[in-house]
Amino acid sequence: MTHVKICGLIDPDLVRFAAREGADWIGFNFVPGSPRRVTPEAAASLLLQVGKARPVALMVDPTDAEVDVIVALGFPVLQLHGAETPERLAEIKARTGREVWKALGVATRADLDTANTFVSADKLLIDAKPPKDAAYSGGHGQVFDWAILDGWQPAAPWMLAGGLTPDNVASAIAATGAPAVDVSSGVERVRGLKDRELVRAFIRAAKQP
Ligand SMILES: O=C(O)c1ccccc1N[C@@H]1O[C@H](COP(=O)(O)O)[C@@H](O)[C@H]1O
Repeated sequence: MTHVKICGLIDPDLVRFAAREGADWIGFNFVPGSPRRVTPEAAASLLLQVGKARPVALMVDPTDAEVDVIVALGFPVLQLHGAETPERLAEIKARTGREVWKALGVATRADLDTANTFVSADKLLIDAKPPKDAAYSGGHGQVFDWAILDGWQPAAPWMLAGGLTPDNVASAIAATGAPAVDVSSGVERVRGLKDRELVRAFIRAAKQP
């Protein structure tokens, strides 16, 4: 069954709801400028609501000091969604001992070759490239051409992101064979605010047999 991450929750009731509905991971966003950003203080209480889901800390080009604050909160997984290099990823992994995922925006096969240079990533999160004028690197609801994934041999376990919604996630899984999917804006009606019915519909559509 496909695994599901719901990313960018800011409300404790929604966190509890997503976990009860079967989300495997719940992402908390520490990215400056994002409408989904939470402070470490807010994250500490949100973390109490995750139930059996695994919490994931989404960061962009974090400093060591920023990483240390997040690790001290107890996050088992860090998602790097910036311009981190394979060397920086390996450094963060060694420094923290945590699971570290690398997110990459892709549009071509060459971008997938770049993704495969992150050999020490615990997961490759394959996303669309952000719009050119975007203030932050993800969460824009952009879909990329899934056909570029045909025949791709990922260097690590991977997951699909980028413009997924309750309406397209089943086709996305069928087209790409993605073992896991990630969504942020596709389960919002108002930017930055998750919608219960969309969260439920997304998880059900992704996990349907
Ligand atoms: O959601 C954000 O605000 C965000 C900000 C900066 C980097 C990544 C962000 N979100 C991640 O982007 C992808 C795709 O999101 P969407 O479903 O297309 O809206 C997903 O991995 C989010 O975790």
